[in-house]
Amino acid sequence: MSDSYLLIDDVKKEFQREGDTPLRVIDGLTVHVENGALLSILGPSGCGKSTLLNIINGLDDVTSGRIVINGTEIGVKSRSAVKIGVIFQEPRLLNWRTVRDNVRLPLDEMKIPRAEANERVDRYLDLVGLAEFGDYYPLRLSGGMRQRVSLARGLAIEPDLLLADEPFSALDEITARKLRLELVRIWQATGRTIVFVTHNIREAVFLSTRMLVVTARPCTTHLDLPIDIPHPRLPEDDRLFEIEKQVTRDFMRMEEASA
Ligand SMILES: Nc1ncnc2c1ncn2[C@@H]1O[C@H](COP(=O)(O)OP(=O)(O)OP(=O)(O)O)[C@@H](O)[C@H]1O
Repeated sequence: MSDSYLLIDDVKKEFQREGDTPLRVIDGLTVHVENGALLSILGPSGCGKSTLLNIINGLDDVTSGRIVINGTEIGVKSRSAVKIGVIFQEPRLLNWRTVRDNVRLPLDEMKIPRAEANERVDRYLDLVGLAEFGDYYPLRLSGGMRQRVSLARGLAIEPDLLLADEPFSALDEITARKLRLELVRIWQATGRTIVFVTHNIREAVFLSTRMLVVTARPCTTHLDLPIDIPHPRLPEDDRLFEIEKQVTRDFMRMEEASA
């Protein structure tokens, strides 16, 4: 049993390549994530962030090391031991099902009794501000609304951990800004632990209680920075801007050094 809610313990990941040496993507990454944290992960393109999320999600195994969530070691074979909600860059909704049915789908797969599932669907649609849109089909919603449905679907399973893989990067800045504020409100209301991958330094600084900047492949920790400014935060807070400047400078230096 570990003290961390999510423990990434000396994780190495290599992909086999035919007729070549294995491609090392993650190299001895260790991170202790506390319960209720909103951890953002930032790193150069192709450094292994999605690979790490897949491993945490139990879709792929580590080459060595381990992932432990709330005391349970995770791998492809022990995937069902924890509940993980995921939101992706695109909402991945079924366009021929209503919003309500999309959110209920994973609950049906989990064999949650119908009455409880319906209650949860309504509760989480309400939480993301879509109480009146349950009967809509996804194609009648805006991009931001579809992403809210995807967030409700991720939350409705009442996950042990919520993983977000650049969920707002395809949205216009005003919509993304509203959704960031909503994510923080929902995170505070639910107390879930969130791991949020992004390319956007300002977004990471605004959202997170802690920022992990990782190196170019093979990915390992470059900077592990707590952001102690209490939530809810104002996007224009000068203290956030100062952190953003610092991290941007540091990130550029890291990129130059590895070029
Ligand atoms: N299943 C796989 N088999 C072989 N190589 C893979 C596989 N999945 C990922 N890779 C390689 O691992 C490296 C890291 O990929 P990954 O998608 O994790 O990066 P990323 O940091 O999420 O990238 P981006 O920021 O551009 O989305 C890449 O070189 C990629 O080609």
